[in-house]
Amino acid sequence: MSADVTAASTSSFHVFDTTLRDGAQREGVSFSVADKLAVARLLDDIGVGFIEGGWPGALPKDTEFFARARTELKLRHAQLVAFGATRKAGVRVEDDAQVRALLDAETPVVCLVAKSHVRHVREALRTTPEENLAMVADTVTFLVGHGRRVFLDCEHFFDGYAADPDYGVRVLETAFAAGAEVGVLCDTNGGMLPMGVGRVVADVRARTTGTLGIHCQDDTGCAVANSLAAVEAGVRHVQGTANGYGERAGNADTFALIGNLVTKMGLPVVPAECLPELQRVSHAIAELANIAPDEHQPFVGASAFAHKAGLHASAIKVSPELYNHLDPAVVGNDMRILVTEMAGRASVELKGRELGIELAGQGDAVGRVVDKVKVLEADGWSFEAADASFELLLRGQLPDAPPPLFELESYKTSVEHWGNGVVVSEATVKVHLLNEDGTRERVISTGEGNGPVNALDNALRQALVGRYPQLADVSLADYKVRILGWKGGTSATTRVLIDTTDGVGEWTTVGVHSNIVEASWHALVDALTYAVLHRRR
Ligand SMILES: CC(=O)SCCNC(=O)CCNC(=O)[C@H](O)C(C)(C)COP(=O)(O)OP(=O)(O)OC[C@H]1O[C@@H](n2cnc3c(N)ncnc32)[C@H](O)[C@@H]1OP(=O)(O)O
Ligand SMILES: CC(=O)C(=O)O
Repeated sequence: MSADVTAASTSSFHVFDTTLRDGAQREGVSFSVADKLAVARLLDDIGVGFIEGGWPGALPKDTEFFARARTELKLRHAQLVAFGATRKAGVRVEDDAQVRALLDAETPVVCLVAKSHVRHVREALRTTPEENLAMVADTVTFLVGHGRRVFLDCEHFFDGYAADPDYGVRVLETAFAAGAEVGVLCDTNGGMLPMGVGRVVADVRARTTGTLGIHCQDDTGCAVANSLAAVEAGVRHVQGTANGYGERAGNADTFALIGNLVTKMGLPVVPAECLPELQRVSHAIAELANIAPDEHQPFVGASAFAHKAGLHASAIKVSPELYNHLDPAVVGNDMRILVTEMAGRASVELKGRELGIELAGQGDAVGRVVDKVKVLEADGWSFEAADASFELLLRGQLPDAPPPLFELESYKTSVEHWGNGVVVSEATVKVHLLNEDGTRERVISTGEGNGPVNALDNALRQALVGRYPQLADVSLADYKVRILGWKGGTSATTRVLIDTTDGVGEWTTVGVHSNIVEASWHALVDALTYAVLHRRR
């Protein structure tokens, strides 16, 4: 890392988040005003310095957002930023309605987008390079004159610099002379690589006097790397979006930027107490954007510190740092050990520790679990997403293995399609419960449901709830089916995953069989057994 980088202090370094403006440009994302307020609060929790809220005057929703933000948003760390373009060509700045709307947003900061590529000036703006400079100067002067801090996003800066480096520098110098605080070099088409970004930033730094920033789109998959290269070369303002949401392939991911800047480059760009908020905020914003969180997202993904290979686990047993680039707790994440066909003894021992099961002196049992998992996974079972089934399998190999809840005599399900289009399912289960005096009680129970599995679940729960009253609070939360290896026709192996909840916690169980009802039965029995086991403990 260069001396320049280490010299940067938190206060002189900006992390600028544009989820609510550029992030909202992602296909499929449409934040309501209430969503935008919630996202802003979440971004404030991670300590970013600036939150770009949208383009007032262009989108009615954004105009309303800024109006409501004045009374409803109390930010602890961030300053709110309104985004907009420089005045139109040939229009007086004070007569430009969109520039006026930027003032009406009443934010302390305005981020203006300006053309910095001569070809764009001539072909997209259809004006002259000199008029574009006047548009920059007038708009910055006007907003600064009205007490706003102004940042200037120089659109297509890198492509423009390749074509005509002097013009890009003139745009920056014009903005700085008019009072802009930061000139942001934008890789708008996202086609740059880190080496090129580093070279251009270093060159521009040598030719300009003001503070430089970076805004990278992710079209080469290098947005974060490009941003870090720019920091290394001397920018002091970095723009990103939550989870990398943005136009086309997206933007630099704010969470990866913060994670890298703080933990790899030694720049305390957010308050220390905010760093462990990264994972929570990432997932909460994904919810608001209605996008499933990316499990493999660096730093914050659920799998970012999940270890599957047995060799990794054996080293982690000695010291977690041996296979983690960072202590996951630093960014609010957790390490997880996955027990699969790739597991070894160490994987099972670590998983046992994670589940609170003492395995000291249980070498044989651990070995049996490793062998059993390998055999079962070869038949289509998968325990990496079904911790509760794995726990039952593990406990089943220990000397104090919990007894089964019941012995199955039989179960039967039916599906009836009535002539009027109504489809009803019914299930009957016959089970034997063991009494404390060693005698057995035979219970027969029938349940109805909207499908055979639902009916079976109701019948089994009803058969057991007298003996295990805790099952009254337990319900099925999710049900997933995956067909494995079609063998032709409808003959295939079915894997069922069931998520169950008791209103406090949630656990996942698995069942595999060529018959979907039997696969579901295995997962259901594990789900209820796990509930009873944990309530008892
Ligand atoms: C790189 C980026 O992502 S920048 C952010 C882009 N975000 C968006 O475009 C989302 C919001 N946009 C909108 O709601 C609309 O496009 C508006 C309201 C801004 C403009 O709508 P319209 O007036 O119908 O114009 P339209 O979208 O067709 O074209 C954009 C106009 O802005 C002009 N323009 C583009 N960039 C700039 C600039 N930096 N400074 C001044 N004017 C600009 C164009 O020349 C064009 O002008 P024209 O209408 O005289 O041809
Ligand atoms: C400003 C912006 O979003 C860009 O140039 O990509």
